[in-house]
Amino acid sequence: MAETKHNVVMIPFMAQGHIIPFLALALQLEQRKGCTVTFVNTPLNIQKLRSSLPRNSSIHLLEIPFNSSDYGLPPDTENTDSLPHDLILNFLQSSLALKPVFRKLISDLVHESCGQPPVCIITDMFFSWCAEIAHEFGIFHAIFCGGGGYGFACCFSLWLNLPHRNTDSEEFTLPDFQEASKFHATQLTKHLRNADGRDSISVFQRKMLRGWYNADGILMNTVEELDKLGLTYFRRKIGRPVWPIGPALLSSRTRAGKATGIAPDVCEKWLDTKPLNSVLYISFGSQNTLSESNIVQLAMALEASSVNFIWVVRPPLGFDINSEFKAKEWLPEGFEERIKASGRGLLVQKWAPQVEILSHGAIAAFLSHCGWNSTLEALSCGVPIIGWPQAAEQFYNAKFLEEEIGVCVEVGRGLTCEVRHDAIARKIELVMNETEKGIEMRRRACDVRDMMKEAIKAEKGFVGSSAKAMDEFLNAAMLMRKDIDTSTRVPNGEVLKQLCPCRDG
Ligand SMILES: O=c1ccn([C@@H]2O[C@H](COP(=O)(O)OP(=O)(O)O[C@H]3O[C@H](CO)[C@@H](O)[C@H](O)[C@H]3O)[C@@H](O)[C@H]2O)c(=O)[nH]1
Repeated sequence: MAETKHNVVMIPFMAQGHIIPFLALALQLEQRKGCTVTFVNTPLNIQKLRSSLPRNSSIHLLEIPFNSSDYGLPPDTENTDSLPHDLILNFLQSSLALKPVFRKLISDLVHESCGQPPVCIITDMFFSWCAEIAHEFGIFHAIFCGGGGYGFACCFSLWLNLPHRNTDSEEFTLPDFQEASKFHATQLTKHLRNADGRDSISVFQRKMLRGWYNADGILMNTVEELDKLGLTYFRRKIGRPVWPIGPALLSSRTRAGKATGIAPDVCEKWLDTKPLNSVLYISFGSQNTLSESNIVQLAMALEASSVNFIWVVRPPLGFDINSEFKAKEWLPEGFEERIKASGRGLLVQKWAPQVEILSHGAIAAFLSHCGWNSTLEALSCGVPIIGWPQAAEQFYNAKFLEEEIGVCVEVGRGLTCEVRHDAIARKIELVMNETEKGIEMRRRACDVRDMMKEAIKAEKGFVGSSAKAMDEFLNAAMLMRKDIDTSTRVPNGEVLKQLCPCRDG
Protein backbone atom coordinates (compact mmCIF):
# COMPACT_ATOMS: atom_id res chain seq x y z
CA MET A 1 0.00 0.00 0.00
CA ALA A 2 1.31 3.49 -0.87
CA GLU A 3 2.57 5.42 2.14
CA THR A 4 0.41 8.42 3.15
CA LYS A 5 2.40 11.61 2.69
CA HIS A 6 1.82 14.63 4.90
CA ASN A 7 1.98 17.90 3.02
CA VAL A 8 3.68 20.84 4.76
CA VAL A 9 2.92 24.22 3.18
CA MET A 10 5.60 26.89 3.61
CA ILE A 11 5.51 30.61 2.79
CA PRO A 12 8.47 32.90 3.52
CA PHE A 13 8.55 36.69 3.23
CA MET A 14 10.03 37.80 -0.10
CA ALA A 15 13.61 38.49 0.94
CA GLN A 16 16.73 36.36 0.45
CA GLY A 17 17.40 36.44 4.20
CA HIS A 18 14.02 34.72 4.70
CA ILE A 19 13.78 32.54 1.57
CA ILE A 20 17.21 30.97 2.29
CA PRO A 21 16.41 29.51 5.75
CA PHE A 22 12.92 28.48 4.58
CA LEU A 23 14.41 26.60 1.66
CA ALA A 24 16.98 24.99 3.97
CA LEU A 25 14.15 23.89 6.28
CA ALA A 26 12.06 22.67 3.30
CA LEU A 27 14.97 20.52 2.13
CA GLN A 28 15.28 19.04 5.64
CA LEU A 29 11.55 18.35 5.86
CA GLU A 30 11.35 16.56 2.53
CA GLN A 31 13.99 14.14 3.85
CA ARG A 32 11.64 13.21 6.68
CA LYS A 33 9.74 10.01 6.14
CA GLY A 34 6.17 10.69 5.09
CA CYS A 35 6.59 14.43 4.40
CA THR A 36 6.08 16.42 1.22
CA VAL A 37 6.57 20.17 0.95
CA THR A 38 4.64 22.81 -0.98
CA PHE A 39 6.73 25.99 -1.14
CA VAL A 40 4.68 29.11 -1.89
CA ASN A 41 5.97 32.48 -3.10
CA THR A 42 5.45 35.21 -5.66
CA PRO A 43 6.09 34.35 -9.34
CA LEU A 44 9.56 35.87 -9.81
CA ASN A 45 10.92 34.25 -6.65
CA ILE A 46 9.46 30.88 -7.63
CA GLN A 47 10.97 31.16 -11.13
CA LYS A 48 14.40 31.76 -9.60
CA LEU A 49 13.99 28.92 -7.13
CA ARG A 50 13.09 26.43 -9.88
CA SER A 51 16.64 26.38 -11.14
CA SER A 52 18.16 26.16 -7.65
CA LEU A 53 16.39 23.10 -6.27
CA PRO A 54 18.47 19.92 -6.31
CA ARG A 55 17.42 17.77 -9.29
CA ASN A 56 16.05 14.99 -7.09
CA SER A 57 14.01 17.32 -4.88
CA SER A 58 10.28 16.64 -4.64
CA ILE A 59 9.46 20.12 -3.27
CA HIS A 60 6.41 21.48 -5.06
CA LEU A 61 6.86 25.17 -5.95
CA LEU A 62 3.62 27.14 -6.09
CA GLU A 63 3.14 30.72 -7.28
CA ILE A 64 0.97 33.25 -5.49
CA PRO A 65 0.06 36.37 -7.50
CA PHE A 66 1.46 39.75 -6.44
CA ASN A 67 1.66 42.99 -8.37
CA SER A 68 4.03 45.49 -6.74
CA SER A 69 2.83 48.43 -8.89
CA ASP A 70 -0.57 48.17 -7.16
CA TYR A 71 1.16 49.32 -3.95
CA GLY A 72 3.20 52.22 -5.28
CA LEU A 73 6.34 50.08 -5.56
CA PRO A 74 8.53 49.81 -8.67
CA PRO A 75 7.15 47.25 -11.16
CA ASP A 76 8.23 43.62 -10.64
CA THR A 77 9.43 44.23 -7.10
CA GLU A 78 9.15 40.83 -5.50
CA ASN A 79 12.23 40.73 -3.29
CA THR A 80 13.88 43.19 -0.90
CA ASP A 81 17.17 42.61 -2.70
CA SER A 82 15.92 44.83 -5.52
CA LEU A 83 14.59 47.63 -3.32
CA PRO A 84 16.14 50.78 -1.90
CA HIS A 85 16.37 50.61 1.88
CA ASP A 86 13.66 53.22 2.50
CA LEU A 87 11.05 51.21 0.58
CA ILE A 88 11.48 47.94 2.47
CA LEU A 89 8.80 48.85 4.99
CA ASN A 90 6.28 49.72 2.24
CA PHE A 91 7.05 46.36 0.67
CA LEU A 92 6.45 44.63 4.00
CA GLN A 93 3.14 46.45 4.39
CA SER A 94 2.12 45.56 0.83
CA SER A 95 2.61 41.86 1.64
CA LEU A 96 -0.65 42.03 3.64
CA ALA A 97 -2.34 41.90 0.24
CA LEU A 98 -1.31 38.24 0.04
CA LYS A 99 -3.87 37.29 2.70
CA PRO A 100 -6.96 36.71 0.49
CA VAL A 101 -4.93 35.02 -2.25
CA PHE A 102 -3.22 32.76 0.27
CA ARG A 103 -6.60 31.81 1.73
CA LYS A 104 -7.80 30.85 -1.75
CA LEU A 105 -4.61 28.85 -2.33
CA ILE A 106 -5.11 26.88 0.90
CA SER A 107 -8.80 26.37 0.15
CA ASP A 108 -7.86 24.97 -3.29
CA LEU A 109 -5.23 22.69 -1.75
CA VAL A 110 -7.76 21.38 0.78
CA HIS A 111 -10.35 20.69 -1.89
CA GLU A 112 -7.91 19.15 -4.36
CA SER A 113 -6.34 16.81 -1.85
CA CYS A 114 -9.45 15.11 -0.63
CA GLY A 115 -8.73 13.15 2.50
CA GLN A 116 -5.27 14.65 2.95
CA PRO A 117 -5.33 18.42 3.46
CA PRO A 118 -1.97 19.93 4.47
CA VAL A 119 -0.79 18.77 7.89
CA CYS A 120 0.81 22.10 8.70
CA ILE A 121 1.34 25.62 7.39
CA ILE A 122 4.71 27.15 8.24
CA THR A 123 4.71 30.88 7.67
CA ASP A 124 7.17 33.69 7.93
CA MET A 125 7.46 35.70 11.16
CA PHE A 126 6.05 38.66 9.15
CA PHE A 127 3.02 36.59 8.07
CA SER A 128 1.42 35.87 11.43
CA TRP A 129 -1.93 36.65 9.76
CA CYS A 130 -1.76 33.12 8.28
CA ALA A 131 -2.85 31.61 11.63
CA GLU A 132 -6.44 32.66 10.99
CA ILE A 133 -6.44 30.95 7.59
CA ALA A 134 -4.76 27.77 8.87
CA HIS A 135 -7.22 27.47 11.75
CA GLU A 136 -10.23 28.11 9.53
CA PHE A 137 -9.24 24.94 7.68
CA GLY A 138 -8.26 23.03 10.81
CA ILE A 139 -4.57 23.04 9.92
CA PHE A 140 -1.71 23.30 12.40
CA HIS A 141 0.09 26.65 12.09
CA ALA A 142 3.70 27.36 12.99
CA ILE A 143 5.75 30.51 12.51
CA PHE A 144 9.32 29.93 11.39
CA CYS A 145 11.60 32.70 12.62
CA GLY A 146 14.73 32.65 10.50
CA GLY A 147 16.40 34.81 13.12
CA GLY A 148 17.89 33.86 16.47
CA GLY A 149 16.11 33.72 19.83
CA TYR A 150 18.08 36.46 21.62
CA GLY A 151 18.02 38.95 18.73
CA PHE A 152 14.31 38.51 18.13
CA ALA A 153 13.48 38.56 21.84
CA CYS A 154 15.09 42.03 21.97
CA CYS A 155 13.14 43.17 18.89
CA PHE A 156 9.89 41.74 20.22
CA SER A 157 10.31 43.43 23.58
CA LEU A 158 11.47 46.76 22.10
CA TRP A 159 8.52 47.07 19.72
CA LEU A 160 5.93 46.03 22.28
CA ASN A 161 7.30 48.09 25.20
CA LEU A 162 9.17 51.01 23.55
CA PRO A 163 11.27 51.37 26.77
CA HIS A 164 13.48 54.10 25.27
CA ARG A 165 10.43 56.38 25.21
CA ASN A 166 10.17 56.24 29.00
CA THR A 167 13.60 57.62 29.77
CA ASP A 168 15.74 60.65 28.96
CA SER A 169 18.83 58.51 29.20
CA GLU A 170 20.58 57.07 26.15
CA GLU A 171 20.75 53.77 28.04
CA PHE A 172 17.84 51.60 29.05
CA THR A 173 16.83 48.00 29.83
CA LEU A 174 13.95 45.87 28.58
CA PRO A 175 11.15 45.48 31.19
CA ASP A 176 10.39 41.86 30.27
CA PHE A 177 13.89 40.78 29.21
CA GLN A 178 16.16 42.01 31.99
CA GLU A 179 18.58 39.17 31.23
CA ALA A 180 19.72 41.14 28.20
CA SER A 181 21.07 43.92 30.47
CA LYS A 182 21.73 47.38 28.98
CA PHE A 183 20.86 48.79 25.56
CA HIS A 184 21.99 52.03 23.98
CA ALA A 185 19.96 54.36 21.76
CA THR A 186 22.44 53.75 18.92
CA GLN A 187 21.18 50.16 18.82
CA LEU A 188 17.80 51.31 17.54
CA THR A 189 16.84 51.82 13.92
CA LYS A 190 15.49 55.25 12.98
CA HIS A 191 11.93 53.85 12.87
CA LEU A 192 12.20 52.25 16.30
CA ARG A 193 13.79 55.33 17.85
CA ASN A 194 10.93 57.53 16.61
CA ALA A 195 8.15 55.04 17.32
CA ASP A 196 5.49 56.12 19.82
CA GLY A 197 3.05 53.22 19.50
CA ARG A 198 0.58 55.20 17.37
CA ASP A 199 2.62 55.82 14.24
CA SER A 200 1.89 53.55 11.27
CA ILE A 201 5.10 51.54 11.64
CA SER A 202 4.53 50.76 15.32
CA VAL A 203 0.94 49.80 14.60
CA PHE A 204 2.05 47.46 11.82
CA GLN A 205 4.95 45.90 13.78
CA ARG A 206 2.94 45.42 16.96
CA LYS A 207 0.04 43.81 15.11
CA MET A 208 2.41 41.48 13.32
CA LEU A 209 4.30 40.52 16.49
CA ARG A 210 1.15 40.08 18.59
CA GLY A 211 0.00 37.70 15.85
CA TRP A 212 2.69 35.29 17.11
CA TYR A 213 0.39 34.51 20.04
CA ASN A 214 -2.10 32.93 17.61
CA ALA A 215 0.37 30.39 16.22
CA ASP A 216 0.30 26.79 17.46
CA GLY A 217 4.06 26.98 17.90
CA ILE A 218 7.22 28.78 16.87
CA LEU A 219 10.13 27.23 14.99
CA MET A 220 13.44 29.03 15.38
CA ASN A 221 16.56 28.76 13.32
CA THR A 222 18.77 28.36 16.35
CA VAL A 223 20.16 25.83 18.79
CA GLU A 224 18.86 25.21 22.33
CA GLU A 225 22.33 25.08 23.93
CA LEU A 226 23.44 28.29 22.19
CA ASP A 227 20.40 30.48 22.55
CA LYS A 228 18.74 29.57 25.88
CA LEU A 229 18.09 33.18 26.97
CA GLY A 230 16.10 34.11 23.89
CA LEU A 231 14.25 30.81 23.73
CA THR A 232 13.28 31.09 27.41
CA TYR A 233 11.98 34.61 26.73
CA PHE A 234 9.64 33.39 23.98
CA ARG A 235 8.47 30.34 25.94
CA ARG A 236 7.63 32.61 28.88
CA LYS A 237 6.09 35.32 26.73
CA ILE A 238 4.07 33.41 24.12
CA GLY A 239 3.13 30.35 26.16
CA ARG A 240 3.39 28.18 23.05
CA PRO A 241 5.94 25.51 22.18
CA VAL A 242 9.14 27.01 20.78
CA TRP A 243 11.21 24.53 18.77
CA PRO A 244 14.85 25.43 18.02
CA ILE A 245 15.53 23.32 14.94
CA GLY A 246 18.66 25.04 13.63
CA PRO A 247 20.96 25.55 12.09
CA ALA A 248 18.91 25.23 8.90
CA LEU A 249 21.58 26.06 6.34
CA LEU A 250 21.78 25.66 2.60
CA SER A 251 24.61 23.60 1.22
CA SER A 252 27.10 25.40 -1.00
CA ARG A 253 25.44 23.91 -4.10
CA THR A 254 21.98 25.40 -3.47
CA ARG A 255 21.89 29.10 -4.25
CA ALA A 256 18.27 30.10 -3.66
CA GLY A 257 17.93 31.70 -7.06
CA LYS A 258 20.97 34.00 -7.09
CA ALA A 259 23.73 34.01 -9.69
CA THR A 260 27.13 34.78 -8.19
CA GLY A 261 29.27 37.72 -9.31
CA ILE A 262 32.30 35.40 -9.39
CA ALA A 263 32.50 31.73 -10.36
CA PRO A 264 32.75 29.69 -7.13
CA ASP A 265 35.74 27.72 -8.46
CA VAL A 266 37.64 30.96 -9.26
CA CYS A 267 37.01 32.10 -5.72
CA GLU A 268 38.11 28.75 -4.32
CA LYS A 269 41.31 28.74 -6.42
CA TRP A 270 42.14 32.23 -5.14
CA LEU A 271 41.58 31.10 -1.55
CA ASP A 272 43.74 27.99 -2.16
CA THR A 273 46.71 30.28 -2.76
CA LYS A 274 46.37 31.84 0.72
CA PRO A 275 47.70 30.42 4.00
CA LEU A 276 45.25 28.90 6.50
CA ASN A 277 43.49 31.49 8.68
CA SER A 278 44.76 34.48 6.76
CA VAL A 279 41.74 35.92 4.88
CA LEU A 280 39.05 38.32 6.05
CA TYR A 281 35.66 37.89 4.35
CA ILE A 282 33.49 41.04 4.19
CA SER A 283 29.80 41.07 3.31
CA PHE A 284 26.67 42.87 4.51
CA GLY A 285 24.02 40.31 3.57
CA SER A 286 21.39 40.48 0.87
CA GLN A 287 20.05 44.01 1.27
CA ASN A 288 22.49 46.20 3.19
CA THR A 289 25.41 48.36 2.23
CA LEU A 290 27.68 51.02 3.75
CA SER A 291 27.72 54.79 3.30
CA GLU A 292 30.13 56.21 0.72
CA SER A 293 32.48 57.55 3.40
CA ASN A 294 32.53 54.26 5.33
CA ILE A 295 33.41 52.37 2.13
CA VAL A 296 36.47 54.60 1.81
CA GLN A 297 37.38 54.16 5.51
CA LEU A 298 37.06 50.37 5.23
CA ALA A 299 39.26 50.33 2.11
CA MET A 300 41.90 52.41 3.94
CA ALA A 301 41.75 50.05 6.93
CA LEU A 302 42.27 47.03 4.68
CA GLU A 303 45.33 48.61 3.12
CA ALA A 304 46.72 49.60 6.51
CA SER A 305 46.20 46.21 8.14
CA SER A 306 47.74 44.30 5.23
CA VAL A 307 45.44 41.27 5.60
CA ASN A 308 44.16 39.18 2.69
CA PHE A 309 40.47 39.79 2.04
CA ILE A 310 37.42 39.03 -0.07
CA TRP A 311 35.02 41.99 -0.09
CA VAL A 312 31.51 41.81 -1.54
CA VAL A 313 31.24 45.38 -2.80
CA ARG A 314 27.89 47.10 -3.32
CA PRO A 315 27.06 50.65 -4.38
CA PRO A 316 26.84 52.87 -1.29
CA LEU A 317 23.68 53.93 0.53
CA GLY A 318 21.46 56.04 -1.66
CA PHE A 319 22.37 54.14 -4.87
CA ASP A 320 20.67 51.15 -6.47
CA ILE A 321 22.46 48.25 -4.74
CA ASN A 322 22.03 46.08 -7.83
CA SER A 323 23.80 48.51 -10.15
CA GLU A 324 27.49 48.27 -11.11
CA PHE A 325 29.97 49.07 -8.37
CA LYS A 326 32.04 52.05 -9.58
CA ALA A 327 35.42 51.29 -8.03
CA LYS A 328 37.01 54.44 -9.47
CA GLU A 329 34.33 56.60 -7.89
CA TRP A 330 33.75 54.94 -4.54
CA LEU A 331 37.15 53.54 -3.53
CA PRO A 332 40.34 55.48 -2.73
CA GLU A 333 42.35 56.39 -5.82
CA GLY A 334 44.43 53.44 -7.10
CA PHE A 335 43.00 51.00 -4.47
CA GLU A 336 41.75 48.47 -7.00
CA GLU A 337 45.03 48.46 -8.95
CA ARG A 338 47.12 48.16 -5.79
CA ILE A 339 45.22 45.18 -4.39
CA LYS A 340 45.24 43.48 -7.80
CA ALA A 341 49.01 43.95 -8.10
CA SER A 342 49.64 42.64 -4.57
CA GLY A 343 47.17 39.75 -4.98
CA ARG A 344 45.98 40.52 -1.48
CA GLY A 345 42.34 41.20 -2.09
CA LEU A 346 39.41 40.10 -4.19
CA LEU A 347 36.48 42.42 -4.88
CA VAL A 348 33.26 40.56 -5.68
CA GLN A 349 30.36 42.43 -7.22
CA LYS A 350 26.74 41.83 -6.22
CA TRP A 351 26.63 38.28 -4.84
CA ALA A 352 29.38 35.99 -3.55
CA PRO A 353 29.32 32.21 -3.02
CA GLN A 354 29.29 32.91 0.72
CA VAL A 355 28.80 29.39 2.05
CA GLU A 356 31.78 28.10 0.01
CA ILE A 357 33.94 31.04 1.08
CA LEU A 358 33.21 30.68 4.79
CA SER A 359 33.91 26.96 4.73
CA HIS A 360 37.39 27.43 3.21
CA GLY A 361 40.24 26.93 5.67
CA ALA A 362 41.91 30.19 4.57
CA ILE A 363 39.13 32.28 6.13
CA ALA A 364 40.12 33.67 9.53
CA ALA A 365 37.29 36.11 10.27
CA PHE A 366 34.08 37.57 8.85
CA LEU A 367 33.30 41.30 8.84
CA SER A 368 29.52 41.07 8.81
CA HIS A 369 26.32 43.02 9.43
CA CYS A 370 25.36 40.11 11.75
CA GLY A 371 22.30 38.96 9.81
CA TRP A 372 21.36 35.66 11.44
CA ASN A 373 21.97 33.48 8.37
CA SER A 374 25.45 34.90 7.96
CA THR A 375 26.04 34.42 11.68
CA LEU A 376 25.03 30.75 11.58
CA GLU A 377 27.03 30.16 8.40
CA ALA A 378 30.16 31.65 9.97
CA LEU A 379 29.80 29.88 13.31
CA SER A 380 29.05 26.53 11.68
CA CYS A 381 32.56 26.87 10.19
CA GLY A 382 34.14 28.10 13.44
CA VAL A 383 34.75 31.59 12.00
CA PRO A 384 34.65 34.56 14.45
CA ILE A 385 32.88 37.79 13.53
CA ILE A 386 33.72 41.47 13.36
CA GLY A 387 30.25 42.98 13.69
CA TRP A 388 28.94 46.02 11.87
CA PRO A 389 25.16 45.76 12.41
CA GLN A 390 23.04 47.92 10.13
CA ALA A 391 19.34 47.30 10.72
CA ALA A 392 16.59 45.12 12.19
CA GLU A 393 17.71 42.73 14.97
CA GLN A 394 21.35 42.76 13.77
CA PHE A 395 22.29 45.10 16.65
CA TYR A 396 21.10 42.52 19.19
CA ASN A 397 22.70 39.63 17.33
CA ALA A 398 26.01 41.51 17.59
CA LYS A 399 25.40 42.23 21.29
CA PHE A 400 24.56 38.56 21.93
CA LEU A 401 27.59 37.28 20.00
CA GLU A 402 29.92 39.68 21.80
CA GLU A 403 28.55 39.70 25.37
CA GLU A 404 27.10 36.21 25.74
CA ILE A 405 29.05 33.98 23.35
CA GLY A 406 32.36 35.80 22.97
CA VAL A 407 32.75 35.27 19.22
CA CYS A 408 32.35 38.86 18.02
CA VAL A 409 33.73 42.36 18.41
CA GLU A 410 31.66 45.27 17.13
CA VAL A 411 33.33 47.79 14.86
CA GLY A 412 30.46 50.02 13.77
CA ARG A 413 26.75 50.47 14.35
CA GLY A 414 23.89 51.62 12.14
CA LEU A 415 23.58 53.12 8.70
CA THR A 416 24.77 56.59 9.50
CA CYS A 417 27.63 56.03 11.96
CA GLU A 418 31.05 57.22 10.81
CA VAL A 419 33.79 54.73 11.56
CA ARG A 420 37.42 55.73 11.16
CA HIS A 421 39.88 53.56 9.28
CA ASP A 422 42.32 53.29 12.20
CA ALA A 423 39.56 51.96 14.49
CA ILE A 424 38.55 49.39 11.86
CA ALA A 425 42.16 48.34 11.31
CA ARG A 426 42.66 47.87 15.08
CA LYS A 427 39.63 45.54 15.30
CA ILE A 428 40.75 43.57 12.24
CA GLU A 429 44.19 43.07 13.78
CA LEU A 430 42.72 42.17 17.17
CA VAL A 431 40.68 39.35 15.66
CA MET A 432 42.96 38.16 12.85
CA ASN A 433 46.33 38.30 14.59
CA GLU A 434 47.53 35.90 17.24
CA THR A 435 46.30 38.16 20.06
CA GLU A 436 44.89 36.65 23.24
CA LYS A 437 41.44 37.94 22.26
CA GLY A 438 41.70 36.65 18.67
CA ILE A 439 42.76 33.17 19.81
CA GLU A 440 39.97 33.02 22.41
CA MET A 441 37.34 34.13 19.86
CA ARG A 442 38.45 31.43 17.41
CA ARG A 443 38.38 28.81 20.16
CA ARG A 444 34.84 29.80 21.15
CA ALA A 445 33.67 29.89 17.53
CA CYS A 446 34.96 26.32 17.11
CA ASP A 447 33.08 25.27 20.28
CA VAL A 448 29.88 26.70 18.80
CA ARG A 449 30.58 24.89 15.50
CA ASP A 450 30.83 21.58 17.38
CA MET A 451 27.70 22.35 19.40
CA MET A 452 25.78 22.98 16.17
CA LYS A 453 26.96 19.72 14.63
CA GLU A 454 25.81 17.78 17.69
CA ALA A 455 22.41 19.50 17.71
CA ILE A 456 21.39 18.28 14.26
CA LYS A 457 22.89 14.82 14.63
CA ALA A 458 20.54 11.82 14.72
CA GLU A 459 22.49 8.58 14.50
CA LYS A 460 23.42 5.46 16.43
CA GLY A 461 20.80 6.10 19.09
CA PHE A 462 21.93 9.69 19.66
CA VAL A 463 19.44 12.47 18.88
CA GLY A 464 20.70 16.05 19.15
CA SER A 465 18.54 18.85 20.54
CA SER A 466 17.55 20.31 17.15
CA ALA A 467 16.72 16.90 15.68
CA LYS A 468 14.60 16.21 18.78
CA ALA A 469 12.84 19.59 18.45
CA MET A 470 12.02 18.80 14.82
CA ASP A 471 10.49 15.45 15.86
CA GLU A 472 8.45 17.18 18.55
CA PHE A 473 7.20 19.81 16.11
CA LEU A 474 6.12 17.21 13.52
CA ASN A 475 4.46 15.09 16.21
CA ALA A 476 2.48 18.12 17.43
CA ALA A 477 1.28 18.85 13.89
CA MET A 478 0.35 15.18 13.25
CA LEU A 479 -1.45 15.00 16.58
CA MET A 480 -3.74 17.84 15.56
CA ARG A 481 -4.40 16.00 12.27
CA LYS A 482 -5.22 12.81 14.21
CA ASP A 483 -7.61 14.69 16.49
CA ILE A 484 -9.35 16.10 13.44
CA ASP A 485 -9.44 12.73 11.71
CA THR A 486 -11.12 11.10 14.69
CA SER A 487 -13.58 13.92 15.32
CA THR A 488 -13.87 15.10 11.69
CA ARG A 489 -14.10 18.53 13.28
CA VAL A 490 -11.74 21.43 12.93
CA PRO A 491 -10.97 23.48 16.05
CA ASN A 492 -13.39 26.28 15.23
CA GLY A 493 -16.19 23.76 15.01
CA GLU A 494 -16.50 23.60 11.23
CA VAL A 495 -17.05 20.12 9.83
CA LEU A 496 -14.03 19.06 7.77
CA LYS A 497 -16.35 17.11 5.46
CA GLN A 498 -17.77 20.39 4.23
CA LEU A 499 -14.31 21.53 3.23
CA CYS A 500 -13.50 18.27 1.55
CA PRO A 501 -16.78 16.79 0.32
CA CYS A 502 -15.45 13.41 -0.84
CA ARG A 503 -13.71 12.76 2.49
CA ASP A 504 -15.94 9.80 3.22
CA GLY A 505 -14.97 8.21 -0.09
O1 LIG B 1 26.97 37.99 -1.53
C1 LIG B 1 26.20 37.34 -0.82
C2 LIG B 1 25.42 37.93 0.20
C3 LIG B 1 24.59 37.12 0.94
N1 LIG B 1 24.53 35.79 0.70
C4 LIG B 1 23.62 34.94 1.50
O2 LIG B 1 22.46 35.67 1.83
C5 LIG B 1 22.04 35.37 3.15
C6 LIG B 1 21.95 36.67 3.90
O3 LIG B 1 21.24 36.48 5.08
P1 LIG B 1 21.53 37.29 6.42
O4 LIG B 1 22.95 37.21 6.74
O5 LIG B 1 20.61 36.78 7.47
O6 LIG B 1 21.27 38.78 6.06
P2 LIG B 1 19.99 39.57 5.45
O7 LIG B 1 19.84 39.26 4.06
O8 LIG B 1 20.20 40.98 5.82
O9 LIG B 1 18.76 38.95 6.32
C7 LIG B 1 17.53 39.44 6.84
O10 LIG B 1 16.97 38.27 7.48
C8 LIG B 1 17.73 37.74 8.57
C9 LIG B 1 17.02 36.48 9.07
O11 LIG B 1 15.76 36.80 9.56
C10 LIG B 1 17.90 38.78 9.67
O12 LIG B 1 18.76 38.26 10.66
C11 LIG B 1 18.51 40.06 9.08
O13 LIG B 1 18.57 41.06 10.07
C12 LIG B 1 17.67 40.55 7.90
O14 LIG B 1 18.25 41.71 7.33
C13 LIG B 1 23.06 34.41 3.73
O15 LIG B 1 22.55 33.11 3.64
C14 LIG B 1 24.27 34.56 2.82
O16 LIG B 1 25.03 33.38 2.67
C15 LIG B 1 25.30 35.20 -0.28
O17 LIG B 1 25.25 33.97 -0.48
N2 LIG B 1 26.12 36.00 -1.02
